[in-house]
Amino acid sequence: MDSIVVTGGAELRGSIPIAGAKNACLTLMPATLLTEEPLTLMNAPRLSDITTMTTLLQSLGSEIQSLQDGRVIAMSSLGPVSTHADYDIVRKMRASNLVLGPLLAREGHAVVSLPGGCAIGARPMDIHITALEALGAQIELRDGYLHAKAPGGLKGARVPLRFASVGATENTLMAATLAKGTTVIENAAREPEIVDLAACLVRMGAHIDGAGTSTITIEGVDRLGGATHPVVPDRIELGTYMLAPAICGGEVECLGGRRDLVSAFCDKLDEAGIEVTETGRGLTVARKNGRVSAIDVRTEPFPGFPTDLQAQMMALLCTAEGTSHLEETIFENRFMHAPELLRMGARIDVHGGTATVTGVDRLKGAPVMATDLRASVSLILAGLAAEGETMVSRVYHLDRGYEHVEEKLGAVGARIERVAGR
Ligand SMILES: CC(=O)N[C@H]1[C@@H](OP(=O)(O)OP(=O)(O)OC[C@H]2O[C@@H](n3ccc(=O)[nH]c3=O)[C@H](O)[C@@H]2O)O[C@H](CO)[C@@H](O)[C@@H]1O
Ligand SMILES: C=C(OP(=O)(O)O)C(=O)O
Repeated sequence: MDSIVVTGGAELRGSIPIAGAKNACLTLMPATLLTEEPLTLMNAPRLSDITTMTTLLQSLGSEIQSLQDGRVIAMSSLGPVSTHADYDIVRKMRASNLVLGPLLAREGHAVVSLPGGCAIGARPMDIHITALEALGAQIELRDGYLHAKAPGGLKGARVPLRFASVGATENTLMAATLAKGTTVIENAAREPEIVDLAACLVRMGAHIDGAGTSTITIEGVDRLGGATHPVVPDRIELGTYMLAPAICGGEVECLGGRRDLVSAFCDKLDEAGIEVTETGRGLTVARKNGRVSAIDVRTEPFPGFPTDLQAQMMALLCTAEGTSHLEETIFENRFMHAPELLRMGARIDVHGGTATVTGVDRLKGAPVMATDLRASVSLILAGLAAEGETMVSRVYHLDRGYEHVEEKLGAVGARIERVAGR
């Protein structure tokens, strides 16, 4: 098991390229199940989660080639397509549940393991199930698997979601492209990953209107074709690297970064005293002057502040002037980085869904343990600002969502290395 060792104190200068979005790519890949023709994704990120999705799709009968060192994923699901998504693969990654909608739409039946919970909280699927049932599916839970069928095929319907779930919107959107008639998803999620999925489905021949708003209308078609689609930039990788110069000082340009992907986050950076400038190539970030100010943050569905940037923001606020409050409203157990940050000298009190962070002058390096993906990178960010050495162990979580983190941060002057087997 690898560790990342960070020696704090260096100012960061230079540029960091932003990869395609993990959370977009993981929903675009299952779209291959909707067509017999090739679907090619450009600008794919090179991550272990992408490997897991590749394994799952291969187990369902898709052919998948990783080209250009993983930057391009060429997929084909000519058939026969298996409709059984096994627990052994699904349990490794929540996004595996995104094969349910496409399999049901294509084959009229599917057996997909429930993902279960994960470190950050429960990952229920009741909203997915209610939405697919509205399209005519019959779904039962047996032996930990969702057994879904639509004997007469899926039929377009009005689908109100009780919460704007990203995964449920994605599953419903994919299923509805091949349903008979018109589907209207109400209270749909508005995340950029939904907009990207809809753009890809439209390239494949789907009729979709309103992606990016709370009401998405889909006219079902008889068949979808192939397409080549560039994956949207990763707004969470972007936000993470934007925080690096905010924490360490210096100036970093995030190449390919777009303000519209992270506007609520940029507003919070501005409030904390961090300047974000659009450059034409991306976003440049630097402190306006001196020490960062404390701010209050509440995670919300897009366009609000993303839950996936809460841990990294906490790392910044550990050395801000004053007391900040971070309220986590999406996942019930997403403060596991707090006890690790305490080991580095941070002052954090967690009560229920709120963390109160009182800034200290300087964090101190320490051995810490990564508990989940975004917690891992928050510890690296904290280590970059800390005095001395920080060793972050269990970085396999990190490799799910950040490609070559040590190379990207090393290129802008961070003292960071990967140590094998510690
Ligand atoms: C709204 C939100 O921030 N969603 C994030 C969530 O998407 P993901 O699709 O994993 O999660 P959802 O958006 O579905 O879930 C958000 C909330 O809804 C609840 N829920 C979800 C589905 C369901 O059927 N029943 C139910 O109760 C979940 O427990 C959670 O509290 O994690 C992804 C990976 O970190 C992020 O990219 C998404 O931005
Ligand atoms: C928690 C995340 O991913 P997943 O939903 O796949 O667990 C994430 O991207 O931060």
